[in-house]
Amino acid sequence: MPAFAANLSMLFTEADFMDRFRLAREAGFTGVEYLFPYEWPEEDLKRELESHGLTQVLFNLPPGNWAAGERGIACLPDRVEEFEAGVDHAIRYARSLGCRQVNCLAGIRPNTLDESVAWQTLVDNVGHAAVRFEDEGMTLCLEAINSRVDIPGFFLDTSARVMQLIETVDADNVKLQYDLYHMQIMEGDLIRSVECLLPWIGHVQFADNPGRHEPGTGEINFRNVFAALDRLGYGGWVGAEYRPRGSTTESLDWFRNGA
Ligand SMILES: O=C(O)[C@H](O)C(=O)CO
Ligand SMILES: [Mg+2]
Repeated sequence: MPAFAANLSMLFTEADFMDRFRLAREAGFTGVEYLFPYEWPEEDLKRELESHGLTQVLFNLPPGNWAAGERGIACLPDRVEEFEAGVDHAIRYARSLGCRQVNCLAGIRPNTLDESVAWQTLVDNVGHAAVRFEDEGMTLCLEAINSRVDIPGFFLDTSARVMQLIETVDADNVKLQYDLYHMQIMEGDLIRSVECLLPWIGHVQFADNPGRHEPGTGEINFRNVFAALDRLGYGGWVGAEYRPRGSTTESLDWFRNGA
């Protein structure tokens, strides 16, 4: 089985955020990821990671005004300064937490923004972040997110689009974040896609579809998909990024018994 990380923004939400690290460790996870670390002091997060022997696997760059519905600012030309400041902020957290990968959310393109301007802004911002991350020995991930259900208008909504960006930026430390849930909605053909894209995949996440719940609640054959990741020699982390249908503990059969 691959190395699984618990996504603490979605799992163990029965408990306060700081208690979720311990719960993840007690459930058997050795890595954690979550949306953003920025509202907590670095020392507090570091203490939880260290005292429970957990690896901080991933978090996202600052996304703009999340509460107001923003989902990243990397494609927005009037937010470049904020994007660059966010890269610096993320690097400070990643250093303290020993986190080697940070995900960049491309954002939602407003209808009034020309597609080619959004694209060039994204290329320039990702290029800038790649250089800054390279100095730190870190990887920048780019996630394709479905625009059919979860984030209508999300600018990077297919693996092909992310691959086009990776080719354009042409930096070794820029990778595809392949979320099986989003890609099942947009593309399907998961195992063949993972096989083709493997050299560029920096991180994998999952949830079943429909519903974005745990394996076994929808249409994805996780036993076969996880076996394929092993067979193909995927050496990265796999983030459990689903909303448990009941309690988190009840949702973990796939982890205890194999998907
Ligand atoms: O929702 C997801 O799949 C993401 O991984 C994320 O971090 C923000 O939307
Ligand atoms: Mg995801």
